Amino acid sequence: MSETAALPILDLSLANSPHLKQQLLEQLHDALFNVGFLYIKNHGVSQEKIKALTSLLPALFDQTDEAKASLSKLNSPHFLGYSGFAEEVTLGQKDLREQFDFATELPVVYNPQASTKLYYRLRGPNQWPHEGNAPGFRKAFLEYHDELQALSYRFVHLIEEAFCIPTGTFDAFFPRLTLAQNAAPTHHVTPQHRIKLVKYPASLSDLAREEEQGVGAHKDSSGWLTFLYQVGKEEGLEVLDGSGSWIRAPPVEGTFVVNFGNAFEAATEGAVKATIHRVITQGPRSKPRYSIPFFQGLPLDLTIEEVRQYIPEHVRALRPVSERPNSLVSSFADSRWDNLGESQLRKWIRSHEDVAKKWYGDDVLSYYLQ
Ligand SMILES: O=C(O)CCC(=O)C(=O)O
Ligand SMILES: [Fe+2]
Repeated sequence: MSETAALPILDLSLANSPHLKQQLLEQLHDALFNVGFLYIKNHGVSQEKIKALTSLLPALFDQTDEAKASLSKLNSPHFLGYSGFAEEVTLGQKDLREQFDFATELPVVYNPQASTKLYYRLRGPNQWPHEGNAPGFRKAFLEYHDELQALSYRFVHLIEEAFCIPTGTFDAFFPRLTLAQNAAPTHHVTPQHRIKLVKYPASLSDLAREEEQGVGAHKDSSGWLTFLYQVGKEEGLEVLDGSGSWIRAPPVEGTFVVNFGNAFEAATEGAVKATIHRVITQGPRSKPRYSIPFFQGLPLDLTIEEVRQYIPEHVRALRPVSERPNSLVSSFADSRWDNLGESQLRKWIRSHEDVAKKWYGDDVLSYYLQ
């Protein structure tokens, strides 16, 4: 196991100083192209708003089984809601965690009469806990969402600068907010960001136990960038480095962990990696571990080829020689799933077959299980 020093911590406040900004952009360039995983501090997200949400997590997960079951993902064709302990599978093994999936609160856009694409059915409203069970949760969540959304857009602008492309180039992906003055107009439907609230259970035993899978090794597939908040001091997150060793990525106070999704890797032709990571269980006598990944959404109708057009050749050329011209193992390499909506729908159907069967039917299920 290598040491944590391998993962850089970038200070985003350097962006406010004309003298120091270049240093930040150089560090970001290195983190993007050589590491693929980083921490950010002085990120501008209000500590009170983080606390307001994280302090409610125990109450959210301590709701009765009945209350949690009433929020089950099975109620939602959008795959939003609660999944019980070990109900999700990664690499053919159960993940030892429970979770709530939330998203940007948006109305349904899918309309079978108007033959809207099936993947638009992923878009839809959240299942909110009963106010009496987690008082203040909805407000705290929405405020956290807005802060993270803003951080994610700010960070995308820094990536553009590190790529030496005009600020606002990627604003076309985020049409609700036009952030840069010269952002290109776009016809895309507003993306929906996803936020998972995750609990890995405590270990009550005094005995050391074998490492188990909190969540199995994976690349993030739900978005463009991921901003992960690790609550408290419990460890478990590990990152696979270029030489095949697992590096610890423990919580560092006041930071978010940032990594890049499959779509980012595919769009940059592997120049920026969707780094593989996992969470292992801790023990003995460990406390529960809570985490909150924010997955920055992209418009579902975009194809990877369209996204790639925003990435100049000088960026794509930074991919390792061993990986040229196109040896990427990615669902986007298959033309059936080369569009964000198709690949997202496939991912959700594969991880929650019961929800897919109920809302989409057997034919759709077997098509996406291929
Ligand atoms: O819980 C964590 O620290 C990471 C979770 C994660 O990687 C994910 O849900 O995609
Ligand atoms: Fe992840």
